Amino acid sequence: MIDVQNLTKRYGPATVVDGLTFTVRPGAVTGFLGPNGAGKSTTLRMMLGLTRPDTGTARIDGHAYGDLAYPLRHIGALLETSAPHRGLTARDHLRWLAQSNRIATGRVAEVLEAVGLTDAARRRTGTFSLGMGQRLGLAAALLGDPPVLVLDEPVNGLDTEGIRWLRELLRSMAAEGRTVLISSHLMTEMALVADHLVVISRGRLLADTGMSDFIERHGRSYVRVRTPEPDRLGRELEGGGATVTRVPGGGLDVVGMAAADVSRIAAAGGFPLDELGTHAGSLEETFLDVIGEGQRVPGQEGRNTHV
Ligand SMILES: Nc1ncnc2c1ncn2[C@@H]1O[C@H](COP(=O)(O)OP(=O)(O)OP(=O)(O)O)[C@@H](O)[C@H]1O
Repeated sequence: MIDVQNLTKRYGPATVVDGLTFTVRPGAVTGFLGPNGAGKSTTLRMMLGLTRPDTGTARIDGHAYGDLAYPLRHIGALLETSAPHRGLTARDHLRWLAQSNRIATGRVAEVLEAVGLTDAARRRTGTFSLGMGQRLGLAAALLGDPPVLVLDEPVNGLDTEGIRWLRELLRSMAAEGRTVLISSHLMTEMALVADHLVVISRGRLLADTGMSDFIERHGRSYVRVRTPEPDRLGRELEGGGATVTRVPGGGLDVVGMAAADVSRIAAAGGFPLDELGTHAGSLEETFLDVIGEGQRVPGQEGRNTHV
């Protein structure tokens, strides 16, 4: 379990982590979600004793990180800064880590196998792709067989197959009763991996909730209707109390009115319909709504993402 109490960090006049309190429980994958600059990495660094908080505490199964004699046995971490020496082979890098934490070197082969790097064990890490580097970082995090895992943006550099693999790995870690915390700034990635969500923005806690509750509570659904006369139908629907947004190709996105009512109003006005359906708002929009930016993410046009 990770217990964060009233954690605060200031850099000059900026308070980048602002009175954060939350608990990360064992047996689940918890997503630590926030836009770029929200303070996620700083919070993780404070958990790992790499950055000193101004106030508050972060405890790993009841201990401050600095009190752990062999930290890798208690908490495995993948941080953006934890790159290995490029001249070392993957196996030598892990052996060195194992020795410095009094972990049996036999464990090195096990973790290389667990992350799918057995065939690359003797390659220098400088030749690794981003995805392989992420796998090696995960291997290092798993080395001490720790009950707690903290991974900063572990999905970075992984392709779809890699994300699926990571999800299965993290799920199995959680199913074994471990505490798993992973950060990301992308809601869509988080939805693929996490069971629970801790959402922060500007260093403050915005939500601490189950993933499905989060989507249910904050997700918006809308009706997409398409007609040759979108302007006129749009006015009719607005007259009926809906909020209507034009989309390219004669489409209208209708919020605040059920599809059956849209259909009734269209039929009454004699509008031919080329499309009528209910869609869930995209996860990214849901997230942006919650953090209060209320704007679309460029390139995230998939408003009909079903959740
Ligand atoms: N050592 C530092 N000195 C000054 N400011 C810092 C330092 N480290 C982080 N910051 C600032 O603190 C804020 C939070 O940064 P942090 O890296 O924790 O955010 P993040 O949520 O992890 O974002 P990202 O997803 O971009 O990594 C940012 O505005 C960053 O510029």
